[in-house]
Amino acid sequence: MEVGPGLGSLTLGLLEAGASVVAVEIDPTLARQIPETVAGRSADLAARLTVVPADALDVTELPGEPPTALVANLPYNVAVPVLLTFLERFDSLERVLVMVQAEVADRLAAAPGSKVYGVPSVKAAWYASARRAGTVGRSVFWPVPNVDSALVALERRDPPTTTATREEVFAVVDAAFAQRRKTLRAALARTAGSGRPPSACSSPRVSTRRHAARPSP
Ligand SMILES: C[S@@+](CC[C@H](N)C(=O)[O-])C[C@H]1O[C@@H](n2cnc3c(N)ncnc32)[C@H](O)[C@@H]1O
Repeated sequence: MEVGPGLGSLTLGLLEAGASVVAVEIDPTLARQIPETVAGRSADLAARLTVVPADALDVTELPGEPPTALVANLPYNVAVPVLLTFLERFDSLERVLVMVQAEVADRLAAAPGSKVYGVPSVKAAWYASARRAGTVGRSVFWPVPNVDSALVALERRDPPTTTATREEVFAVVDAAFAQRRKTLRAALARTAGSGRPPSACSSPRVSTRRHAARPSP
């Protein structure tokens, strides 16, 4: 599957390589145009293309067989949410190769300890192993953008074994990285308590005694 086929340059490449493609395009004019563009090349290619005119973030099901690969020049402003949403919603997706802004590629592929390790790195790692798969200089685009681009390749793996749900883990990840200059303990104080030893007032032994001494209502 592809997100954001636009005028269809990547779509044509995928079809010509033999793939069946479901392409999700938010722009209704582009979504209408692309089947015609492909049909103008060949009826065989057009027969293997399905265009879904929709915002990718709203797509919960796709026509045809469950998708096994996501290949896209992702819209840069929503690249991370689209990637994570698709990995979550379509567990048939085994492989991903996407072009994103170079800094985003670095974050997605960052390992713990790296300066750019952050929420996208941890969340992507929940689903898949990610690596930078190439750099695309800005001069290959027209008009020339003011950002560099890069390819990220992801390969799905089993999620970590934990008694917590994915939603619970992601909530901790969001809280942990919400305030960059805080220690992990301080950042998680609101969700998980301060981590300080309990004070005398809140220790169960003391509170039980106080409770026992109080008359019942
Ligand atoms: C970076 S362009 C890629 C165009 C084409 N794939 C290419 O490589 O030349 C991004 C495309 O994504 C589409 N797009 C942007 N936001 C989208 C969204 N939320 N869901 C689906 N398509 C989106 C845009 O309309 C545009 O066609």
